Amino acid sequence: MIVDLNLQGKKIIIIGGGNEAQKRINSVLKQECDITVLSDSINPQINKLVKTKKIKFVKQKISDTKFISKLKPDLIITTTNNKKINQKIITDAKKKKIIVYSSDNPEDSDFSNPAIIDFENMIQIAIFTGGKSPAMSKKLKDRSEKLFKKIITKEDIAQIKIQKIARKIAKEIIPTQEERKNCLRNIMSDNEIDQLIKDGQVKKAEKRAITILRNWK
Ligand SMILES: C[C@@]1(CC(=O)O)c2cc3[nH]c(cc4nc(cc5[nH]c(cc(n2)[C@H]1CCC(=O)O)[C@@](C)(CC(=O)O)[C@@H]5CCC(=O)O)C(CC(=O)O)=C4CCC(=O)O)c(CCC(=O)O)c3CC(=O)O
Ligand SMILES: NC(=O)C1=CN([C@@H]2O[C@H](COP(=O)(O)OP(=O)(O)OC[C@H]3O[C@@H](n4cnc5c(N)ncnc54)[C@H](O)[C@@H]3O)[C@@H](O)[C@H]2O)C=CC1
Repeated sequence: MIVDLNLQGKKIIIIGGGNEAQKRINSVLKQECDITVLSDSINPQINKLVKTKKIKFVKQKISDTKFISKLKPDLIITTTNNKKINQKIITDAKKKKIIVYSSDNPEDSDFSNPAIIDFENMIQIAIFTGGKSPAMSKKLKDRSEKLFKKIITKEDIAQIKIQKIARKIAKEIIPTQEERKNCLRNIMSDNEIDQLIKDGQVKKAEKRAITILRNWK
């Protein structure tokens, strides 16, 4: 089952400070969560995130799993190149019912990571091969990225921003889901809003959407 984890406000521990740690930090950093790296060393890019206070860092060589009871994380991501220590962390996290991921163990991890085509942090297209070939996921991403960037436009992203605002108001003022759906569709296919977005008049487009909402009967 492919899902998008909501990590808002969650406490995340990442063990290790190499390339894999960096990739996982970058994906969890997209949400506002509390990230602590435990590692005996970190690469310069991770160090930069520590210096700018985006993440915390405790210089520590992990040899047992005491940190789990001490820090009580919601999610543990282990990325060391030490299979034994990674396995120990997985086993203990599972006992404590904490979501766990290990870079070297897809079978025992609670989730896996796709190759991602991202549009301004607003739209994500994910490619998985169910763990069969990560290299092929990357290759297919590279091949299809240009194509998707042609299909999905700046205007689509602007429309998503308008829809986000509109559906929040719709939930407050339009009583039934069916009517909310109709109203949002109406905004999505409104020629005037389309034109305003194309002309870069996003604020005016937003106002027009709100007018449609307020007048919805
Ligand atoms: C199962 C999975 C679980 C997970 O870790 O999440 C997993 C596992 C492993 N990958 C390994 C190796 C490589 N991984 C990559 C690249 C990526 N790997 C990614 C995801 C996944 N990798 C998950 C399944 C995704 C799916 O279903 O397709 C991507 C898509 C996303 C990301 O990592 O964020 C990212 C491309 C991102 C991008 O660029 O967009 C390359 C290619 C390269 O680096 O050029 C290689 C070398 C070639 C090769 O092995 O194919 C090894 C070590 C194997 C060993 O020891 O030999 C393991 C562990 C194992 O298999 O035991
Ligand atoms: N899921 C995936 O897509 C991929 C997974 N891998 C797997 O991920 C592992 C890590 O890869 P990289 O980050 O490239 O390796 P790396 O060697 O660059 O980084 C390992 C990090 O773990 C730290 N570390 C090692 N033992 C530790 C301990 N006991 N306590 C605290 N920190 C410790 C090291 O200081 C280092 O920062 C690889 O061994 C491989 O099995 C590798 C490539 C892709």
